[in-house]
Amino acid sequence: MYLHEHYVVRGRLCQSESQIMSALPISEPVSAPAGAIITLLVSPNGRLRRELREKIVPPRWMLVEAQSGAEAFEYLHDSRVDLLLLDPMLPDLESTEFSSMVLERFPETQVLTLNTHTGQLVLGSTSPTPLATELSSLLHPQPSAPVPSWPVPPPALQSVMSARGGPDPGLPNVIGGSDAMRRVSELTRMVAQRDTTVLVTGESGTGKDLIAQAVHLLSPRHRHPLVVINCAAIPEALLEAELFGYTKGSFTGAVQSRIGRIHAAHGGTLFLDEIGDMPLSLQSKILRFLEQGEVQRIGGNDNLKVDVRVVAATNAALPQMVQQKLFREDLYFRLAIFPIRLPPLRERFGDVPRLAATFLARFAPHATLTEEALAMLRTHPWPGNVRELRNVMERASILLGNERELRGEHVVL
Ligand SMILES: Nc1ncnc2c1ncn2[C@@H]1O[C@H](COP(=O)(O)OP(=O)(O)OP(=O)(O)O)[C@@H](O)[C@H]1O
Repeated sequence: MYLHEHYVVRGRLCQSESQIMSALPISEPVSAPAGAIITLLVSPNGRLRRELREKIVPPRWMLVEAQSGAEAFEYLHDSRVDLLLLDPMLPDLESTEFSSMVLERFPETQVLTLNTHTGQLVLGSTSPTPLATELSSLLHPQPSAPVPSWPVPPPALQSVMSARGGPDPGLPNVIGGSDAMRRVSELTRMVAQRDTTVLVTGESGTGKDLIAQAVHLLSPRHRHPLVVINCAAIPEALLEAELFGYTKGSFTGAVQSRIGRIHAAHGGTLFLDEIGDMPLSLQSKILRFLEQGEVQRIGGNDNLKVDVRVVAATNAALPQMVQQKLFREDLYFRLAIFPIRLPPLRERFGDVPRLAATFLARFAPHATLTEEALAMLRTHPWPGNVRELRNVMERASILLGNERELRGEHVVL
């Protein structure tokens, strides 16, 4: 098909679509005739891109393509985009995270998700805009009513509790009616509404992850991403790139640009688990991000503004680490604006029966706990805390087989 007007792509005059497509590497800014709707298609799926390329044609439409969220993000930074068509299966980012990030940062860009599951292209939007409707009828010549479904993030946590041991009304998925846990629940609820940084402390297995998730779920940010990064699990050399992202070519192996996890949490919450393992060399960069709300990608010069709430957790004694100069004092004070300490299970034995019943209901729904087994569970010191109790109940459910009563002999401590 030949175009009525010409287009300049990377300094080349193009008069046909094929010329444009060959001149246009993915993510290259394009100059379009006045009035053209610049549509950025983000999909790793070559077949889908080809299919749409045949339908979304000039002069009304100007299609540019990206294969990943990071490429699309770069393009958006450099050029105007009127419409972003999103494949939910991105290779590098959760599409829901990506779409909320785009909506926040580029409010002038409309985002539409392509439903590719059925092989059909279905546009979804709760309130179809004129552009969405126009594109929908272009893609589906017999116009059908647009399917009302924005990519709403799935509930971050599904309740795993059975009728025998439902979650405590205090916090989602957190069992604990003891005074100590009620206090934790109160503090969590209080702080969740704010953007305050939270530091969750406690021994391993006490439920710090669950509290961090509850802070996010109960906050006004709950529809945005909760991005988790375990600082102990990622080698020091990779952690900076993972957190802050990098630009193409900034180091060997950086074959394409990537945004970091901090950026991916835009609008939502970043959970820095095992913060005590954050290398000293990175701590000042984290502090700068917390103080200024900005990140700089490795190899990049721009400071990118991000709106991210931080929850950190640790089982390390950070004040001692500060004294030993293993953790920056200024970062410690910045993180510990609102500390929540999770008591070890031995300080809340009252929670043991309900926790045990909940885990039993999960692993052996047909069985009940005998007094004998419960007495054993009540008196154990639980050095591994709730995680240990969970594991004991899982093991017991295997030893139990088809029996209906969980007795002392099934409890291996
Ligand atoms: N109050 C609770 N109610 C229900 N389940 C719990 C509770 N506390 C902990 N758990 C369960 O115990 C296990 C360990 O919890 P979690 O991972 O949150 O602990 P943690 O303190 O973050 O441990 P670590 O420091 O090792 O990361 C998980 O399976 C979690 O679901």
